[in-house]
Amino acid sequence: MSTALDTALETLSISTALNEVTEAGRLDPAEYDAILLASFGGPEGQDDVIPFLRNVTRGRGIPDERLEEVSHHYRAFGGVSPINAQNRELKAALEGELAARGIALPVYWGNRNWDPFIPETLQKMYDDGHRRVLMLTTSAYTCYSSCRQYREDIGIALTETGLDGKLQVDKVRQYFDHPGFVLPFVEGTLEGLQKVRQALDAEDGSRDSEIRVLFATHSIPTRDAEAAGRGEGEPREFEGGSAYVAQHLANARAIMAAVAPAVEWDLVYQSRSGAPHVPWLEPDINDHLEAIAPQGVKGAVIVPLGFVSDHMEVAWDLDTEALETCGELGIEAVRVPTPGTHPTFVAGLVDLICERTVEHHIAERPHVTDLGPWYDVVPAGDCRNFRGDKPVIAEAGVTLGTTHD
Ligand SMILES: CC1=C(CCC(=O)O)c2cc3nc(cc4[nH]c(cc5[nH]c(cc1n2)c(C)c5CCC(=O)O)c(CCC(=O)O)c4C)C(CCC(=O)O)=C3C
Ligand SMILES: [Fe+2]
Repeated sequence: MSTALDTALETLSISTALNEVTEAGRLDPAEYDAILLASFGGPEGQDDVIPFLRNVTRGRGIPDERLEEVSHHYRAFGGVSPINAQNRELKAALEGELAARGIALPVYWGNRNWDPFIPETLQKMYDDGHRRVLMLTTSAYTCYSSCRQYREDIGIALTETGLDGKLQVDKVRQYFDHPGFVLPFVEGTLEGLQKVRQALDAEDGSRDSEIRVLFATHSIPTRDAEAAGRGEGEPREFEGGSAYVAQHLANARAIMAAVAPAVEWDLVYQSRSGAPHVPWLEPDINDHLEAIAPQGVKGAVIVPLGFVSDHMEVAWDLDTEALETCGELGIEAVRVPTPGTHPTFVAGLVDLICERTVEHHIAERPHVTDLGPWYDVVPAGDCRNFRGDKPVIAEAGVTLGTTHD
C-alpha cells in the first residue's frame, strides 16, 4: 500500500505557479497576532438541538418539516454533534504544529451557529490585547455557505460589538486545492479502492469496471451555486456553471488521475434541505446509487470531498443513509475519511497561515488544480446572496475589518 500511495502522491501535480486572476486578489504578508479558527458549531445536548437548528436556518426559508427531520439525526447522537469535539481536536493539533515550528500565534475558536459564538470570541480576542486576526475556516470551497457567510458573520460581529476599526480581521484563501487538504483524500481514496476491490475478491483491479468512485459534497441551492465565482471583474467562466462545482470537479479529477485513472467517478450531492420547489444541485447520492446499480455497479468508494471533518453531514447522510442505500442495492461500499486532524492537513493549514505572515513567511502558494491559488480578498459581490447585502470582510472595495489602532 505504501508504494501505491507513494506513486499516487508523486503523480499528483502540485503547482506553485501563480494564477494571474487570483493573484490580483492577494494581500501582502502582515504581522498578525492571533488566529481565529472559525467553524459551523453544533449542539452539545438534546436541549440545544432546536435552538441550534433555529440559528442555522434563520432567514433561510427552510421548512419546519425539514428541521423536524434533521433534529432526529442529532437526537440519534444524544443531541451532540461530533463537530465540536472535532474542532477542539483540530485547535489542539494546530497549536501543536504552530509550537513545533516556533510560531507564537494563539488560536481562538469561534462558531457561526453555536457556542463559542464568533462575536464573543472576537470580543475576547480584543480584550486579550489582539488587534490583527487571521481567520481560518473549516470550509474549503467557494459558495455562500462556505465562504461569504463566514465573511458576513465576521462583518456583522465587528459591527455589533463596535470592534470595527479596532480589530483587523483577514482570512486565508479558500483551500480546496491546497495539497494539505487534497493529499489526505488521495490517501483515503486509494485505501478505499483497495478495500472495495478486496470485498469484490478482485485485489488485482480486475473488476474495476464495476466500481464507481463517488465524490460527495453538500448540495446548495442552484441560485447560490450560480453566484459562486461571479464577483465583479471575475473574468472566468466555470465548468458546471459555478466556482463551487468547478472546484469540486477539478479536485476530483486531480485525485483520480493520481489514484486510478481508469476507474469511473461522479460528483454527487447530499444533505439537500430547502423547499421542494426550490432547485438545488443534483444528483443526490442516494438517487445516483439507485441509478447506477442497474448498470452493473457492485462497489462504491464514497469520498466526502466537500467536508473537512466527520461531522453530522458525514456521520448521518453518508455513514447512515448512503451506506444503507448501498446495502439495499447490494453495492460494497467504503466511506473515505475526511482530512480531520490528518498531520498533512494540519501542516497545510499552518502553511496557509505562513503564506500570510511576515515572520515564518512562505512565498509559494501550492495548489493541485488550475483554478487556484484562490483569492485572499474575493472580487466585490462574490457569492452575493439574494436576501440582501450584509456587512462583509475580505472582499474587494470593502474596508470593514481592515483598520486597527
Ligand atoms: C455548503 C455547505 C456546507 C459545507 C461547507 C462548510 O462546512 O461550511 C455545510 C456544512 C454544514 N452544515 C451543517 C449543518 C446544517 N446545515 C444546514 C443547512 C444548510 N447547509 C447548507 C450548505 C452547507 N452546509 C445550506 C445551503 C443549507 C440550507 C440553509 C442555509 O442556507 O443556511 C442545516 C439546517 C437543517 C438542514 O436543512 O439540513 C444544518 C443543521 C454542519 C454541521 C454538522 C454538525 O452539526 O456536525 C456543517 C459542517
Ligand atoms: Fe449545512
